Amino acid sequence: GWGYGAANGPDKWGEEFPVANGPRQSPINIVPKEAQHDSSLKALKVRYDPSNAKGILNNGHSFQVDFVDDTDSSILTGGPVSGKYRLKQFHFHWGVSDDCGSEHTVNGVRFPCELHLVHWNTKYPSFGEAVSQPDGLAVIGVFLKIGAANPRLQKVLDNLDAIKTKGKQTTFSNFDPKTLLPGSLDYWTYEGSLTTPPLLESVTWIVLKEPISVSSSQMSKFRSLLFSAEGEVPCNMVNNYRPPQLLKGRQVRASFK
Ligand SMILES: Cc1cc(C(C)C)[n+](CCc2cnc[nH]2)c(C(C)C)c1
Ligand SMILES: [Zn+2]
Repeated sequence: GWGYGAANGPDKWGEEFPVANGPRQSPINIVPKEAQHDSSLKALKVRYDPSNAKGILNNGHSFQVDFVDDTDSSILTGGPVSGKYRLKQFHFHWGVSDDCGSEHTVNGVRFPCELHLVHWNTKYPSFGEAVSQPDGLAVIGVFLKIGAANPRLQKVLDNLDAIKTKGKQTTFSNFDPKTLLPGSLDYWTYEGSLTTPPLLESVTWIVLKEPISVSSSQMSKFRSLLFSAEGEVPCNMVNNYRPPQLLKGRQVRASFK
């Protein structure tokens, strides 16, 4: 199966998933000076219910925190989207060292980590239906920048020892992902895709301009996870990011001046 190694990584994905070379692939390099301020863009509105947090899972590509999504209690509205999008999960992408790891870049600058909060459009009956629709998903991307240790992020990292290998999961309850957002919700937005196979072109990307902090030692905690399952030759979970893809004429809009 696909992965992030030399033999099965991003340069090879197009062999099995031809949409890899499609017109609206993600991530991209964001050039702030070329992003047009759109005064019709609304403020992002997120309301999350901490009791919707369900579990934390090593899925063999990243780790994700899953949410109960059978009601409208954790939703994204406003911003560039119309309607309501329900929070499904959040996960991260990171590097082997602090100089790489994010999927989106800003003026070519890579951050050590990027958080993705995945939401699906409630006009569709389920996430599974929404994931293949052009307006099916909305993903909030948040950059992590090396600085002071982040105590809110630490609440997530404290659970990684229990999910070291692929397929392991544990309960994770009473967590408000809003605590992982920066003070400003200024964003860039563009039409894109999943950044892993099946690379479906169903994502409205909402990338926040302001990063949150992470310490170097917290980054080492991410890198203690394994891509491999228990009993397999251990393979460190690092560099689980796709590099920026061609813009192909797409416009990136800014919610701020
Ligand atoms: C069906 C499916 C959906 C997603 C995301 C959009 C949650 N993902 C994550 C893809 C993704 C990660 N970051 C942006 N897109 C996968 C991966 C785990 C195979 C499968
Ligand atoms: Zn992601």
